[in-house]
Amino acid sequence: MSGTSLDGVDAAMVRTDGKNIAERGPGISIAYSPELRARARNLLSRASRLQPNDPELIAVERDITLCHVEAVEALRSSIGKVDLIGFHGQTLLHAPEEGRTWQVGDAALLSEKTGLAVVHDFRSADVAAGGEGAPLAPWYHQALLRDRSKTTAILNIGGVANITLIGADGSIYACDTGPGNALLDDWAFSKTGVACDVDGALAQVGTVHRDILEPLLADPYFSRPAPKSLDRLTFHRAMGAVQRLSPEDGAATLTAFTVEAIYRTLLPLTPDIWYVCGGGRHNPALMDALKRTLDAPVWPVETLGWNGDNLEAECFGFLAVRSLRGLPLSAPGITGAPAFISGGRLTCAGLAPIPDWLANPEPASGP
Ligand SMILES: Nc1ncnc2c1ncn2[C@@H]1O[C@H](COP(=O)(O)OP(=O)(O)OP(=O)(O)O)[C@@H](O)[C@H]1O
Ligand SMILES: CC(=O)N[C@H]1[C@@H]2OC[C@@H](O2)[C@@H](O)[C@@H]1O[C@H](C)C(=O)O
Repeated sequence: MSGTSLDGVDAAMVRTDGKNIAERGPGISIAYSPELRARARNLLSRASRLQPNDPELIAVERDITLCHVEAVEALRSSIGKVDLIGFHGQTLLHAPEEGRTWQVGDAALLSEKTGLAVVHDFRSADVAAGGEGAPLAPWYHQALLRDRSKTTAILNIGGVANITLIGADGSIYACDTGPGNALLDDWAFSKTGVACDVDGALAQVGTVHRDILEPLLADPYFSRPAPKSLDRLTFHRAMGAVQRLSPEDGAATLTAFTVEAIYRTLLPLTPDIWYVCGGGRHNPALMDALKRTLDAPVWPVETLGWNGDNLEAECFGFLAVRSLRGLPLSAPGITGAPAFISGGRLTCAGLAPIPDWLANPEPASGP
């Protein structure tokens, strides 16, 4: 998984039949070099105008894929046998309203270099069917969650932030809530040259400018009910809005933007408890503001015994198995797809074998 933060590749092991999680193993993160991050960020800014034969697009896709190869090989050396790779790729553009979602990554190259079968292109089928194409993690959250006595919110704060709400009755809702870390990262980088507001150091001493924040929160996105999803750049104009502020006040205002957008997300059920995953939970300014703002306890997902840095990578392993088994990847309440639909594509370059149990799966046991 390489998320919208563009910070690098997370790889993790999961042992699963696509319904139940038997084991979650170690994970590894390979940071993109500052140079590759800048090149990918640059492509993202011109994604809607990019031609498929753009030399820089081809070069960046290859370099990103090779980072994934490195992550898979490093992980494989610590866990041994691997059957299948779930490869999300790097989202360059997400415009479901135009029927488009675009994740770059060369699945054939990944398969060829690792000798493994690769499932990729997880979002296209959902978007083609009229869904949002995101978020897809709710299936994994639901499979992992043991305590069903409460209405539980799982909040991922990556580049974009997204929520999964699981009701005590088993109902499930999801959407992207608004910005996560991406605006804050871009702000910190432009003001300090450091890739993020490390430990919330800027935001913690800054002042929130409500006169700037309220107009940002007046965006119609926030009054739209779920399902709904975002592109990394949807709220990029916020960078212009905070431009005149000091680095600290800008960081405080953008941190508050992330938190208030989460607070204002229209939910059909009121969460009894919030669990946070994704890199944003490492930012104390963000976590403290969430605890002050939300009306229920807020904990990192580690409280549940989950690994908040590996969760998305594990999720795409889980979804890869679901894809091979023809199980749904999306649902009306999650992405707004008209029905439960599967997705993902299988690539086996060269001799990559598909293990028998995946090619001819036994019916999964359990719920
Ligand atoms: N110590 C820290 N202090 C502040 N921010 C941090 C810290 N550690 C991580 N982060 C933030 O977490 C981000 C990475 O989060 P994560 O890996 O969850 O994003 P992602 O997977 O790329 O995003 P998405 O979920 O949108 O796909 C970094 O870009 C940074 O903003
Ligand atoms: C199009 C796309 O890549 N969306 C990502 C992004 O990052 C967070 C949020 O926006 C979420 O909707 C999604 O990723 C997670 C893994 C998901 O699909 O659940």
